Amino acid sequence: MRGGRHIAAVTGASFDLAAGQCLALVGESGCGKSVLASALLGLLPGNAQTAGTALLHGEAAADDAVDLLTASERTLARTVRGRRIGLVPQSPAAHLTPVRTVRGQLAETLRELNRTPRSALPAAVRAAADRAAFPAELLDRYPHELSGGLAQRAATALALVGGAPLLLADEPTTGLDRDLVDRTADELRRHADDGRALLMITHDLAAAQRIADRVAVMYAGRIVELTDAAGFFGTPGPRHPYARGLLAALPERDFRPIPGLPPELGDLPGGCAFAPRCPRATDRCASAPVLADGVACHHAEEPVRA
Ligand SMILES: Nc1ncnc2c1ncn2[C@@H]1O[C@H](COP(=O)(O)OP(=O)(O)OP(=O)(O)O)[C@@H](O)[C@H]1O
Ligand code: NI
Repeated sequence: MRGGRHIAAVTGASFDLAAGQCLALVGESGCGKSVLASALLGLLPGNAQTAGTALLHGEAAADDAVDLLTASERTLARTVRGRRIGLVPQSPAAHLTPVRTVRGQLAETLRELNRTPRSALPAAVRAAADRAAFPAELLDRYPHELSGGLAQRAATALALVGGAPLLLADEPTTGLDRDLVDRTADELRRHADDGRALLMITHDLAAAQRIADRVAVMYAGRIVELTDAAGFFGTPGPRHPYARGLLAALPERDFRPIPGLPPELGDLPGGCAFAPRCPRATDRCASAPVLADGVACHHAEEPVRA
């Protein structure tokens, strides 16, 4: 940033995601979810720095793995984006081509990724739109003529077209009514059930609960809990105090917000970033806990205070 300031948008994130699985990445606004997704697609701004590895394996041998963090722009553009990794972007309006109708964009994507023959295009376009509940009668609209929810559906339809082995869906249910949320989530789940992988970034814990196999909770740029969805949403529940707070804040649960605000990522405390808001914090939290056995907290195993 200007003045030599750094923002640690994502720190030490480590996870794997297998074919056939859905991992939900959840956390408050600004915690680094989209930056993580952008890093995997080589779409970070030019001033961003990355370290580490992000291996994308192919279906066959391990030797066709690509390190997404070091791959060339050429490789990413030609073989990764759209083909090996599909993206439902967080701001679909900004990603849709402004001068082409939804029909035109779907047709082009079908031709490019699936080699759909011209004669089969009209039906294929309608089928692709239908998968994301995009109304057939609005296919001739341009992106600026779409509401947020419709743009979202168009972007989801486009992302599903290629059947990419990994789908990154960044807030794919924003702006949709509850029944459409469920329908969209189920369609994304089907993508995973077809033997592909789905990384779903979402604020919507109900949608995550509906379709995720595993959950990763991010706080202030770090994954603080990574665990099976069934145990997370059911019994025994989350183990990290922040994750417990996220669930407790839901209207259908306690409806009790976590007090305080997340820290500035440009000015993170030395120890556990959640400590200032944490009911369990002690002196031990002055050192940053590492993710071990699925949770990054010095007090994860202690009984919860009422
Ligand atoms: N291009 C950028 N330049 C500077 N800071 C950025 C940039 N992009 C993201 N950030 C910062 O990185 C942090 C993480 O942002 P990110 O968009 O990943 O959050 P998020 O978890 O996706 O939140 P939301 O739920 O609001 O989409 C934020 O604090 C944001 O201000
Ligand atoms: Ni985001």
